[in-house]
Amino acid sequence: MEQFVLSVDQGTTSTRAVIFNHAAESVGSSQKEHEQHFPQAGWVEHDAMEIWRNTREVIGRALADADISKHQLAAVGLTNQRETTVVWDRATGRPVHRAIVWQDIRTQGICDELARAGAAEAGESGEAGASGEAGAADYDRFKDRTGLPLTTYFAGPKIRWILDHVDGARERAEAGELLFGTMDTWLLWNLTGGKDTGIHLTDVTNASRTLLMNIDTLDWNEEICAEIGIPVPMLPQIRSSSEVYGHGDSRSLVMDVPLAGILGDQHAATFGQACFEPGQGKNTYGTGNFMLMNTGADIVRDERGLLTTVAYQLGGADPVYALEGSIAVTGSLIQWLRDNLGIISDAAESETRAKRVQDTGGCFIVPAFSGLFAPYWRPEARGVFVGLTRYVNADHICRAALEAVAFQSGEVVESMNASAAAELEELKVDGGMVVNETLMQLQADILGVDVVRPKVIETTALGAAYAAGIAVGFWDGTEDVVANWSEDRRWVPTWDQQERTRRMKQWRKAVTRSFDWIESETQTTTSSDAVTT
Ligand SMILES: Nc1ncnc2c1ncn2[C@@H]1O[C@H](COP(=O)(O)OP(=O)(O)O)[C@@H](O)[C@H]1O
Ligand SMILES: O=P(O)(O)OC[C@H](O)CO
Repeated sequence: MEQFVLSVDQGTTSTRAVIFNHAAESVGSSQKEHEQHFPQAGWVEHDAMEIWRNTREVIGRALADADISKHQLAAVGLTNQRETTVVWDRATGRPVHRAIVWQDIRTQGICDELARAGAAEAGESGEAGASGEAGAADYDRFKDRTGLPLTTYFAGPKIRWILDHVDGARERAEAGELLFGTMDTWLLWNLTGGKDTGIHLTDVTNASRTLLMNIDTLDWNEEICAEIGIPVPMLPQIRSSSEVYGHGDSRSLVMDVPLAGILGDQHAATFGQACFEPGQGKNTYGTGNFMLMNTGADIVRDERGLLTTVAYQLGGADPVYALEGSIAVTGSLIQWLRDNLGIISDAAESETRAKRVQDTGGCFIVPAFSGLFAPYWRPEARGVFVGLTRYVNADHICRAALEAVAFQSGEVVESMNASAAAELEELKVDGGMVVNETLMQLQADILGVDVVRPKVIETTALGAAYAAGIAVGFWDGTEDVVANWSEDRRWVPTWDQQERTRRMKQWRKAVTRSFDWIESETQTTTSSDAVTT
């Protein structure tokens, strides 16, 4: 009987199940969107129970679509939106609060307070460079240990917020009654019948996005947990990205099938794109854009606004590291044009409209809806339209939105090239937006390197399938991933260097107009402030 691997890709806007055969071809799939809750400006929540129900539903539909039974599944892989935080009751399996999504900025106050405490502590101990001045704040206080700046993006401050705001939660977490997980942990716990089996695990890639894990030892850092106020008993065990974690339980639709691969979605895409050599990287265009570049066994510390993260770890092998440039708003800008402005009726119309005009009519959009992520990390920035005149119409705005996506990634690539040993020679792309050919051409023009789209653009689902399939011997190893990868389309730059420099300069000028919109109580000392504008 032919065997397959099922991959569940739990993303920011939807959950997909995809079934792959041994040649890494998709033979069946299903996708379902979940509701986005925006209870206040800057807050974004998901209903974790809805996501669990959707997961079961898409698994059932994907099996039907592929016309196979669960007995033909060699393994299941999980991949997920990262950082999104769920806290639930170990006994009932019910979340104590809606999941707080990675884009949510409600924890800015917690981050400011921790940053001020860090600066004060460093001042008292006379640390070199520490000012100890009233109002000073150190947003890099955990960076050496975790690879991450202190921002609202990561899970640690989100856990703290839930423990501070849900009645009795802190006491219950300290007593071991509440569990924390990102979506991988939540789904694994449900798929394996966690209430009975107690399977409460995550993988190194997801753990590396919590602000709580030592980037070098891959263990929870108890000192940081104490500083942020997170009881260690609520944290999952950290495992590799490719090993058998447990088996599907009777209610999971994958009963007895091994759950054998977990990777955060951006890490899964890096794996699925076969970026196994240092210097190889990919850029995923989804709700946000996320570029990862493999740095091999080296933990590269960056001063240009990039994050240090674990790319993947296969079983007992050494971890492979990466540098990451995370951009919060790209595909969600297109959704905003559709849902909030109503100037397009679907995402594809952004391209139809953008193609009707030669340029943006001098208009720029800087979509700093959650502040700015890489390479700026400016929480106080907010979105702006600049360069508006009476001439600018909806077509120009659509073009400016696509340019904003490409310029933001252009800045991340500049930081990558300056930070890592290797200069990017071409950019592998994937994600929901890469069907937009106008965007892909703009990206090649802005970067000055070829942009390459693979035949399978479901690289996120594929990467997690590979991690699971390798763990159970369905695939031999990364050499299979390399052999199965093939190019679909390539976009070649058409602008000369002078044009690129001119346009990038204009973009940076537009970006500066978004700065300092929200009055900050504190003076920031994040090293990425060093990025020139
Ligand atoms: N033709 C298109 N042009 C521009 N953006 C698009 C197009 N098709 C989809 N998108 C955008 O891609 C995003 C969906 O990509 P996807 O990879 O599914 O996201 P995620 O995994 O973050 O949920 C949406 O934000 C949508 O606006
Ligand atoms: O679900 P996506 O594709 O929007 O990815 C979200 C990222 O993992 C957030 O860090």
